[in-house]
Amino acid sequence: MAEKELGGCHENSGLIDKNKILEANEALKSEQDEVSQSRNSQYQQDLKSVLLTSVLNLEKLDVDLYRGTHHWVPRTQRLFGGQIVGQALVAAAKSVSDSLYAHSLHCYFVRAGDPKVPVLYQVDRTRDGRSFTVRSVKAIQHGQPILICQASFQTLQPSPLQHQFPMPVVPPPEDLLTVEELIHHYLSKPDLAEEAKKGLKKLLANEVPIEIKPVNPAHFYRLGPEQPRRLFWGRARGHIGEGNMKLHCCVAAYVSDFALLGTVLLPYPEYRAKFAASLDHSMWFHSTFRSDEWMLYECESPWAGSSRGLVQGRMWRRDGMLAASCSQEGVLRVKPVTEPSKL
Ligand SMILES: CC(C)(COP(=O)(O)OP(=O)(O)OC[C@H]1O[C@@H](n2cnc3c(N)ncnc32)[C@H](O)[C@@H]1OP(=O)(O)O)[C@@H](O)C(=O)NCCC(=O)NCCSC(=O)CCCC(=O)O
Repeated sequence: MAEKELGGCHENSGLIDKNKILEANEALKSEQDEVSQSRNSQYQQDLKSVLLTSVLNLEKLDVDLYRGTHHWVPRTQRLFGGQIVGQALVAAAKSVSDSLYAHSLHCYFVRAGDPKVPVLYQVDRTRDGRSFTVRSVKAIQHGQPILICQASFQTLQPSPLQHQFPMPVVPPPEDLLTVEELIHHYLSKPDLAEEAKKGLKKLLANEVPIEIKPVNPAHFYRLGPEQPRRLFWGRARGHIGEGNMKLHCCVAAYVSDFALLGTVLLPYPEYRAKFAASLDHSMWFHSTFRSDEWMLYECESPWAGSSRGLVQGRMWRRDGMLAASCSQEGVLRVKPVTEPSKL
């Protein structure tokens, strides 16, 4: 049965002028062709995703007890929330049968993760039902929980009820530049402030295991006051392959925390975060997908107040199917920006 689309509030809200974006990207593209070609050939002969071989490849210590290590640590020097959520889901998934699929998870980040030591994941088999199976996972460092997570799995079941919002209309990933290509472009600007240059070079040195193509770079880099909404194409770097749907959900959980909370700051270019951390993270998986293939990530923040911001995300397969949704609340304490960005 064909999926029914719910129209209305999410159809082209006028935030994205497709022609302008295409023009801007075309100009950047010609400057960056060489870099782009060498990168493309690098990705073509790629390599298993590091998410598969390392980040989400937990070591079993005992029954329902696993150890996870880190690959990429953000500048904040606290563990990346997406990594902890992704690893917690891997641990939960190891205790359920192959016939079950992850359909949702709900997490609280209760302490900052320490990048100097591994994380232990302790799984509690909360309930095995006929259709639904629930697991509780505690992520532990220094003897204390840093994350608590409930994950639920379901057998595949048919349903006459099927609908989804329509996917936003945006340029395809082939017409857009990667974050690294954009940074090279900004670095080539002669009037770029030394401080900004340093920051960009640090970003470039990061080995983030996901590839990102912002739909509108100005939104991505907060170059002006914007609606609290941004879109980017994302996929795991390297090859994961078909099959293991639970693993693709774990990778999507990893990706889902990337750049999500920053959406709250888009209307406020006059402020920058002096403290930002996600408080909780929930996710729902809707259809099968490949996390090593491009998916459109639509992030929006419907509310901010009381030093907190709420963000919601939708991940779209490029054929228009809604693959996953997520919600997160984060704490954001800001300070005024002294110098405007010269990107
Ligand atoms: C959320 C907290 C910090 C809450 O703990 P808490 O003890 O209640 O902490 P807190 O009082 O909020 O202090 C935190 C910080 O806020 C400051 N603060 C507190 N009150 C004020 C105020 N009135 N004015 C100005 N500043 C204030 C405090 O001094 C703390 O700052 P400090 O750590 O001392 O620099 C804690 O539970 C925690 O750390 N949880 C883990 C959060 C986490 O690690 N989440 C995952 C990582 S974040 C992420 O992955 C997003 C990535 C985004 C991306 O890269 O795209």
